[in-house]
Amino acid sequence: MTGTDDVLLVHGGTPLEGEIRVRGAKNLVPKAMVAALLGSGPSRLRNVPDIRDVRVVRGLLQLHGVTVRPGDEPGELVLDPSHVESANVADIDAHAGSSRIPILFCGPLLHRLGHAFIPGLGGCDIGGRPIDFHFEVLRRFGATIEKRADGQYLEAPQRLRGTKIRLPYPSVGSTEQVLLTAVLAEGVTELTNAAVEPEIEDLICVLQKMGAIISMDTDRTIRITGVDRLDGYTHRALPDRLEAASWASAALATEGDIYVRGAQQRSMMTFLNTYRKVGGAFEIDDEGIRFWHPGGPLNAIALETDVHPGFQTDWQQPLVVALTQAAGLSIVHETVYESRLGFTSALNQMGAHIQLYRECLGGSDCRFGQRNFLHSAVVSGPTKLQGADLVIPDLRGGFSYLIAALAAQGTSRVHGIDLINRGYENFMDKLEKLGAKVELPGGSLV
Ligand SMILES: CC(=O)N[C@H]1[C@@H](OP(=O)(O)OP(=O)(O)OC[C@H]2O[C@@H](n3ccc(=O)[nH]c3=O)[C@H](O)[C@@H]2O)O[C@H](CO)[C@@H](O)[C@@H]1O
Ligand SMILES: C=C(OP(=O)(O)O)C(=O)O
Repeated sequence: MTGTDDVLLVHGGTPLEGEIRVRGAKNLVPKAMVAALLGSGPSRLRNVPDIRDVRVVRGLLQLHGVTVRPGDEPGELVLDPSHVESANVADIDAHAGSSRIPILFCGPLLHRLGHAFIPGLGGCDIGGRPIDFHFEVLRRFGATIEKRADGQYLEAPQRLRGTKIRLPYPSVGSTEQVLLTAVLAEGVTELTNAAVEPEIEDLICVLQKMGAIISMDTDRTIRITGVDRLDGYTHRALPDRLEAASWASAALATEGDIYVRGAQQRSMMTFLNTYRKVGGAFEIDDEGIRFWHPGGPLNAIALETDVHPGFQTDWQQPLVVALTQAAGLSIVHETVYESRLGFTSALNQMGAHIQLYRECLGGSDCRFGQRNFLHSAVVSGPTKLQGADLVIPDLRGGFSYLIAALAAQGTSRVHGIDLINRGYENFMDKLEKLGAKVELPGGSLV
C-alpha cells in the first residue's frame, strides 16, 4: 500500500458490531520462526498471521538459507534450515530498519556459523529502545561484537558457554536472546530478573519441543541446560492477546459489541480486570471472548503499565481512547517506554482533554520519573470526539487513531495506515465485517 492508498477516510459514529478472529501473536510468531534456525530438521509453525513482521522474518530466514513454504493447513509454515551453512547473505542490508527481530538471529547464527551480521533494527518509535542488554548477554556467552557503520558484526571464537545473567530490567527481547542462545550453549545458564510474558512461555514451549531443557521459577528465574543438538518442532502459536485487546477497546470506545474468536482469558487476565473496572462487559467461552459496551457512563481509572503480569504497555494506547469517554479523571502511568504518550496530542485535536506530565503519577516510581520524559497522563472525560486529519505515529498509536476516528462525529483522514499491517492481520476486512464506514480516497468502500 503506497501513496494515496495509504490514507483511509473514516466516517465515525457507528458502533463496531460483529465477529472477527485473531490468529498467532505478532510477538511470538517471528521468534518461533527464528528458533527454527536452531533445529537440525524442519519445523512446522501453525496459526501464523499474514502480517508484515512475519513477512520480514520470512525474507530474512530465506536469505540465511532457510526454506520457508506453506504447510498443509491455512496459516501453517514449514521452515527447513538444512541449507543455512551454504547461504549467500549479500542482500541483508535491504532488511535494515524492518523490525526488531534481526537482533534475535545472533545466538542461532553464532551456534551454526560461528559469526553473524545484524543490520540496523526497526520497530515502533516509542522510546530510545537501546539493545545494550542484548550485547552484554551475548558477550557473557563468549561472543565478540564489533559495531560498524552498517550494523553489528559478531563472532563466536569457540562454542558459546552457559553463564549467570541478571537483567537490569525484565526485557522481553533480552530474555528471548538468552533463551535462543543458551539452549545450544555448553553447560547451564541461569537468568534472573527475566521477562515472563505469555509469548516468552510459548517460545519456551517451542524450544522444549525441539529438545531444550528449560525451567521457569516463580521468581523470574529461568534455568537452561545446554544440549548438543535440537530437532525441528511442530507448534500452534498462541493467539495475539494484544490484537484481541485492541478490538476490545474499539468495542468500548464506539459503544459496540465485538466477539473476538481466538482471544484467550489466561493471557488477558490483567486486561480483563481493567476492562471491567472501566465499565466494559465481556463474556468468555471456549472459542473466544465477546466484548461490549453495556450502556451508561464508563468509569475513570488509574492505570499503570508494567511487565507481565502487569498491564501490558501495548494495551495502553487503544484503551486510552476509551478512557476519553469515561466520566472523571483517569491517570495513566507508562512505565515500560519513556515516549509512548505522544499520540495523545492528536486525540486532543479531536476534542479529548489529555494532559501529560513528567512525574510518575498514580503509582510507583519508575525508571523515567527523574528524567524529563512525558510518561504520565491525566485523561479528563467524557469528551465528544470530532473527525480530524491524523498521521499514524506507530503501530498501537495507529490503531488508537482508527478507534478514535470510528468513535468520533464526522470524517477523519487517517494517513500512514500501512503501518497497521505490521501487527494487525487483514484489518481492513475486519473493519468492514464489523460495519465500520471506511473508504479509500478513490471512493470505494473498503
Ligand atoms: C517484537 C516484540 O516482541 N515487541 C515487544 C517487546 O519489545 P522489546 O523486546 O523490544 O521490549 P523490551 O521488553 O526489551 O523493552 C522494555 C524496556 O527495556 C529497555 N531495554 C531493552 C533492551 C535493552 O537492551 N536495553 C533496554 O534498556 C527498553 O528501552 C524498554 O524501556 O516487548 C515490549 C514490552 O512488552 C512490547 O511492547 C513489544 O511489543
Ligand atoms: C511496540 C510494539 O512492537 P515492536 O516491538 O515490534 O516495535 C508493539 O507491538 O506495540
